Amino acid sequence: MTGTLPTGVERRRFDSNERLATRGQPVYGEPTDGDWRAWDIRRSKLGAMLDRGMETGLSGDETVLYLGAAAGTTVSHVADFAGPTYAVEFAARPVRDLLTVADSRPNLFVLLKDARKPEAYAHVVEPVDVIVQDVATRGQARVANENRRFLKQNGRLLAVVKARSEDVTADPTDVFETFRSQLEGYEILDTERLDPLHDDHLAVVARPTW
Ligand SMILES: C[S@@+](CC[C@H](N)C(=O)[O-])C[C@H]1O[C@@H](n2cnc3c(N)ncnc32)[C@H](O)[C@@H]1O
Repeated sequence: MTGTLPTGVERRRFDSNERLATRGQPVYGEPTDGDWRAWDIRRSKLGAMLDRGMETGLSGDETVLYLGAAAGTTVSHVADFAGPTYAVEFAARPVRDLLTVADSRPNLFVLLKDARKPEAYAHVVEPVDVIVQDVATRGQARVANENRRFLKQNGRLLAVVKARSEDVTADPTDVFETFRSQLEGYEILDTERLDPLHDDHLAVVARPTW
């Protein structure tokens, strides 16, 4: 399947290599060319999904709820092409860097919150077109289920499931099957393993069923 890149994401040449890129202030030492900054798909699972041509449903300008923003490697690129972008991260240390990333991105709103407790940010987050989830923690299906409330009817969940975060000893295939069975109120549209760029990670595209 060949997915379309959202407006604001392009394949461009950096040092004679073609790479995904967005326009914005550099964040993690990535190569730049004028306003454009390379999107390192080895450091970004959403980048890997787009690079592989997964049909994410992203077209650009969407309102996004990003769960597990860390220091902003991926969410910085999302905020470069999307509309209002709410970045949820519960660890205080990366949030300090994330706030710096948001300085040059007025559409990026940083929330130092626990994605398992969406009621703590429900008063701030408006209905969104897309949830991007990369929490790498136990209970990844529960996080997706709890945050479904924010998705518009035609919205998309773009989740990356890290097998080892659920159970280091289990076969990743079993962990992914359990994730699918625990997902509630979603129809899964596509899944793809992200190996070898991201070992034992499953990318999931789903839409809410109401
Ligand atoms: C794999 S890292 C995310 C990397 C990031 N998505 C990127 O590509 O730039 C997972 C992050 O999720 C955060 N996290 C884990 N559980 C969380 C929770 N319940 N609420 C909010 N953040 C959480 C971790 O602190 C960590 O920063």
